[in-house]
Amino acid sequence: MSDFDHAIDGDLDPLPGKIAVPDDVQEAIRTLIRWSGDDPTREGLIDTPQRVGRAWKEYCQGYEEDPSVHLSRTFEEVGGYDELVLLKDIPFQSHCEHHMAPIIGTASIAYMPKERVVGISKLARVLNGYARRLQVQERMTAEIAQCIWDHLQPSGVAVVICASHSCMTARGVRTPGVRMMTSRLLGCFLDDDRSRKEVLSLMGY
Ligand SMILES: Nc1nc2c(ncn2[C@@H]2O[C@H](COP(=O)(O)OP(=O)(O)OP(=O)(O)O)[C@@H](O)[C@H]2O)c(=O)[nH]1
Ligand SMILES: [Zn+2]
Repeated sequence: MSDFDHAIDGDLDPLPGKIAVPDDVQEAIRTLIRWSGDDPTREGLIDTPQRVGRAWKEYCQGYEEDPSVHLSRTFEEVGGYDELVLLKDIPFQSHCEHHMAPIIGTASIAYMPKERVVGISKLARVLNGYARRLQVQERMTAEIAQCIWDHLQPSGVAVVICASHSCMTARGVRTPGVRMMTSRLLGCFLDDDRSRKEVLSLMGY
């Protein structure tokens, strides 16, 4: 039996250390290849359904986690710090829920702590937890802000995301270079002009 026969049967063992992709997922990808105009039985495409299946598990890793777990460990030693904390221009990748096409951009995330201060990498982990799902940018922006608001109970949260949507640049209206900006401001960043101006200016807006 050739590799291809195995692949079609769906019982080709995954490479060591790689997750198995279920038969129905592989078959769906073969159908998509056929629909796109190519032949899923040609040599170069035989392993593609497994690769694509694994790639999508990786793009959508966020479904396997609750992003708020990253905010559970706070630092006592910096308790009492109540000035602005900003993580600026964090790169991320997501996929739009309309076309499953890449969304590539950066997020700036700020909060004004009251008592709870977290390791700064955790803000990027929260971002990734929501980005690695099928998303719309507005919802992702709001989810990140709400997660920080609920779990750190700060005086304010500000999230600004700037991203390019491949469904607009590589297909459809085809407007390369265009970026979408979204923001969610909560607490003092929403209510207080001076705090809002400070955070947006530090973010570079
Ligand atoms: N608001 C918002 N829209 C998005 C996002 N990602 C993709 N879209 C849009 O979702 C819309 C889906 O529109 P439809 O008319 O249902 O789909 P379509 O025919 O493929 O639309 P076109 O992209 O205009 O060709 C498009 O306007 C996309 O630009 C996002 O994160 N937020
Ligand atoms: Zn899209």
